[in-house]
Amino acid sequence: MTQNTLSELAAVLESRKSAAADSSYVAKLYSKGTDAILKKVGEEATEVVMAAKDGVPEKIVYEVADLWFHTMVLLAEQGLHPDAVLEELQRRVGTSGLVEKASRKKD
Ligand SMILES: N=c1c2ncn([C@@H]3O[C@H](COP(=O)(O)OP(=O)(O)OP(=O)(O)O)[C@@H](O)[C@H]3O)c2ncn1[C@@H]1O[C@H](COP(=O)(O)O)[C@@H](O)[C@H]1O
Repeated sequence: MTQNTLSELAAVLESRKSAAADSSYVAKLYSKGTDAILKKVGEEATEVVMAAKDGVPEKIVYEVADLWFHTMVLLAEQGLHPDAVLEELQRRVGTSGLVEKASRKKD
């Protein structure tokens, strides 16, 4: 998944906000509200854990794609673009996790 893929998907997710609930999976999920989206994120995270425990690479990729997709739906529903997450990750590139941890304590 490249940054373009994320942006393309974000645009589709945005467009689903004005779609009828019965016309698409994402529109239906939006119509169920934030808790339903959070539930899917939790379920998909669990499926990633199970796939990793099974140790089948294709399964891990498939389940991580499901997890990323549902976190993208959550970002869209919260009015956020995936670029904000990419920027945050970029900010951390080259810094040690220990430095990051120390800076969080000040927040
Ligand atoms: N990338 C995805 C994507 N990944 C996973 N899914 C759906 O997410 C669900 C995964 O949940 P589960 O594995 O729990 O399967 P399920 O039992 O069918 O899920 P539930 O009905 O219980 O929620 C499945 O229904 C998948 O079809 C996705 N649905 C849509 N997209 C993208 O979102 C775009 C918009 O989708 P629509 O809103 O359907 O047009 C599409 O063009 C795709 O690019």
